[in-house]
Amino acid sequence: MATVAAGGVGIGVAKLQAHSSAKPTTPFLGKKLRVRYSNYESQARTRSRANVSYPKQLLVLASQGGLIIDAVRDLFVAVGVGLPCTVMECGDMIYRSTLPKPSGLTVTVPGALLALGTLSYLWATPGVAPGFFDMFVLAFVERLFRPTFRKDDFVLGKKLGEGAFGVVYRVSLAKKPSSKEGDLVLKKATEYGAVEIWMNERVRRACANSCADFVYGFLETSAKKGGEYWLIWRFEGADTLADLMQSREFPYNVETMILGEVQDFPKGLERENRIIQTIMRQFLFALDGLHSTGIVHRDIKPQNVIFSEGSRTFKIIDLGAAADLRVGINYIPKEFLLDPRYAAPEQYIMSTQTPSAPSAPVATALSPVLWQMNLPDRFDIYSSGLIFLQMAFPALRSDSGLIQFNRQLKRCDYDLVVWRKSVEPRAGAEMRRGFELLDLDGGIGWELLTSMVRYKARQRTSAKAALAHPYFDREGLLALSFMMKLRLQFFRATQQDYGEAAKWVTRLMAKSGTEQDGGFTEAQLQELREIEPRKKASPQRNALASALRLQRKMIRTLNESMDELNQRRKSLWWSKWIPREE
Ligand SMILES: Nc1ncnc2c1ncn2[C@@H]1O[C@H](COP(=O)(O)OP(=O)(O)OP(=O)(O)O)[C@@H](O)[C@H]1O
Repeated sequence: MATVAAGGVGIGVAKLQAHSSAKPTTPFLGKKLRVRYSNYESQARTRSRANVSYPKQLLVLASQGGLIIDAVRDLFVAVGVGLPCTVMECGDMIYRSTLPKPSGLTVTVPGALLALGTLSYLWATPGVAPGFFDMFVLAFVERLFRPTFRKDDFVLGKKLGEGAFGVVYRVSLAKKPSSKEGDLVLKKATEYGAVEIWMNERVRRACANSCADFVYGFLETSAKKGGEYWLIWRFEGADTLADLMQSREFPYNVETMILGEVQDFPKGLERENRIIQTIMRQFLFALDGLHSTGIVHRDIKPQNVIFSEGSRTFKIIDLGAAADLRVGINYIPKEFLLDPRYAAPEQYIMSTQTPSAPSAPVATALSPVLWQMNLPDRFDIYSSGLIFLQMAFPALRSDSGLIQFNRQLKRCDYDLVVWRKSVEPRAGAEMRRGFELLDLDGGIGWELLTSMVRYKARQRTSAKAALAHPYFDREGLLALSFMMKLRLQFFRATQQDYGEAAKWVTRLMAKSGTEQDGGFTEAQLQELREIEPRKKASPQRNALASALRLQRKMIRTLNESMDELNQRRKSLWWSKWIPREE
């Protein structure tokens, strides 16, 4: 082996010398590369002599000028035409082994960071990567295996409800006489049925326990009624949270349902607080499931929270107004879908600057950015905060009570603390009891409530953060561990209004500012504030403002009309997923 190697070196050097004397080597090639180059070159020459028969005239020309053959040779060598060394005996194995080896996968710090960043982006809420898997794998597999139904498979029972967009019946299966009568629920829905089928199927695959158990949905077309969507769920139970809250026994009536038996403890605030905590925990858990998969419900109210007798938990129903932010479905609903009693003050879940939903692939790719920019889930959090309030204050459980509260809160600029200051001094016994309940354990319930009902969506807590709030720790604030207290501090820090914090820093700067120590003095800050021009109300200004407002309104209306038109086109791609009755 050593002899062969030595021979190989000898041949290589000889070739190098011979070649370098005949033709100057390419300047940028290193010594080793030159050796290799020379070997390939000689092979190419041998090969061309042996296998390729050039026309005689060309060879004559080449030998005269020497240029064309050089060019042809260079071309051949440059593109590496020829058999690999493993086939041809090149005899330059030693030199090849001294060449830098082609590196495999090398992990570098920036590379690892980039990969980590990409993965985090793809998995960030609402989840581009899980969405891809859901749509192209799970949905497809589910379609192959799930049972399908037709209109004639159902026997209609009692009517459960009738909304603006559909009628709900209790039904049973015609072909299954053994099945319990009315173990299913059917909704015959109009235009929003398609959205509801999409959302329910998404939920069934992503977070089945969050919502009522969806069975099947299809489009039924008849000459008389035209298109009608049929949606089937399992019958979850007879009571919604609204029904349960109307009872004078609330929240004790729920305690029996959750635990299955009457408790032996004396009735009182502590016990009521525990029950409300459990309801809120179960409900926020369901809501978090929806939000984590990129669905915003937009119609959260006690009427749409049902008690599931099977699982003894609260679940969410009625996804007709929901938006799927992962693919941009139902991005802007018609405003009348929102229930004004529970709607957050912003009305829209996405910025009105971007009213149009991007096309599905773009919406999917941008979904983590759009989610973080708009935090659309906070719309549902506001409504959830109102449900929490209704559970604490019986006076707010009626429609008129809630409407009056909404007016008061609006007058207080949606600041619950200001509202409390205004109503508490003249509050009746029932209202004071509500405040007492929220003030238990050092006011931890009140703190959670105020972090949910806020004017600015960005300042509201998320469902996940709310679930991690110490309000849901059974032992209460006094028994909190060190880590829990730390978590509470962290929660408070994230809930701060940083606009206020900026003002506070400015004030601090003013206090510390002196001629010697630097910083701004109060007088300097005053000057800075006054640099901002004072706004004077004049007839011209007012006219200009009105004209601008009118212009903005016209642009918005135009945009929305365009959206309406586009929406029809865009809606086609996903409504094809909805089965039709043959
Ligand atoms: N899975 C279910 N199990 C038991 N009852 C249900 C189920 N789904 C719906 N219901 C009952 O049907 C009623 C109406 O349902 P839903 O809210 O979905 O219909 P809707 O037409 O959108 O009504 P609305 O417009 O009033 O919101 C509910 O209040 C509830 O009582």
